[in-house]
Amino acid sequence: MSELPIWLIGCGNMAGAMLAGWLVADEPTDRFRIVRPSGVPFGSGISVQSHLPQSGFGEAIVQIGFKPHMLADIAPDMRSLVGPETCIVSILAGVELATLREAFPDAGQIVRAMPNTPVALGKGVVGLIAEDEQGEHAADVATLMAKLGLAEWIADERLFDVVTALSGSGPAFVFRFMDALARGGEALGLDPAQALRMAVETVRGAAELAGQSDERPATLADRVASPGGSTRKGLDILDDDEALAKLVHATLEAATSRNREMAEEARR
Ligand SMILES: NC(=O)c1ccc[n+]([C@@H]2O[C@H](COP(=O)([O-])OP(=O)(O)OC[C@H]3O[C@@H](n4cnc5c(N)ncnc54)[C@H](O)[C@@H]3O)[C@@H](O)[C@H]2O)c1
Ligand code: PRO
Repeated sequence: MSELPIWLIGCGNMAGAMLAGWLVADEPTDRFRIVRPSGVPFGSGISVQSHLPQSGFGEAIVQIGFKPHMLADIAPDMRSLVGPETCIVSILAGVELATLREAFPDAGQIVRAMPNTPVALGKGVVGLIAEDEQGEHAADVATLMAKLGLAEWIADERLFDVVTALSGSGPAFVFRFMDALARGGEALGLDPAQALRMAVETVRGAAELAGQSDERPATLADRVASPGGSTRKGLDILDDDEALAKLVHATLEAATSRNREMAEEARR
């Protein structure tokens, strides 16, 4: 395992969740150097500075984690610090490898990583695509991301916006479903706090069961629905004219299309 230093240029919600996950996985704190304008400390042993360093990054993994539209402003200040031994990792939604290469022409390797917030617990999903998957530092990045949960190489960059919608945004969609489950129970008379507790644990248990099972979720759903019983009546509502499937498809389409717009905005 390489012990390359890891710079986090921009460390808000998402990069902060990744760093929390790496610390849970016992990565040494002295590997990490945060640059964020606020200079707000992260935790014991983690170096935080409010400005970019004076000298170059050298051989390091440099992860950029600011908002996609900031790339054009921030990259010029970083450019002289990035050399052929530097690996740039971008978690910016939408922003394509070609745009990143224009922003960092001297970088050795460029990798896009698309994490989600459960990485903070080591239970996230990280989509990956590299300029050169067999090239320098790609395996180091994959090893690092695998400490955060499921890390998957994506073969075609055109699908990266779909990955961003499915697993990057996915927790938000699942949280909405949890809320809806709880509010449904509440509307039918349950105590709100109790309904929320039970909804969250139901989703947690169902996710673990689905994760450990060889069966598809559709089969597991059928096992819950006893013939002639009450679950089928509920599933009939979700399945009527594929109501839930259509809603989720439209949700992913909308998120994917915004990722494509952000890619376009970053190209300008
Ligand atoms: N939130 C998510 O679930 C999620 C998931 C996957 C990818 N992303 C991507 O992560 C990125 C950050 O999203 P977020 O939700 O963490 O946003 P955020 O606003 O919480 O974090 C942005 C960070 O950028 C920093 N920043 C601003 N100006 C900077 C500068 N000049 N130099 C260095 N750092 C600067 C901010 O201080 C902050 O730490 C986005 O590009 C987004 O597409 C987010
Ligand atoms: N959060 C980012 C956004 O909302 C991308 C995936 C999750 O833009």
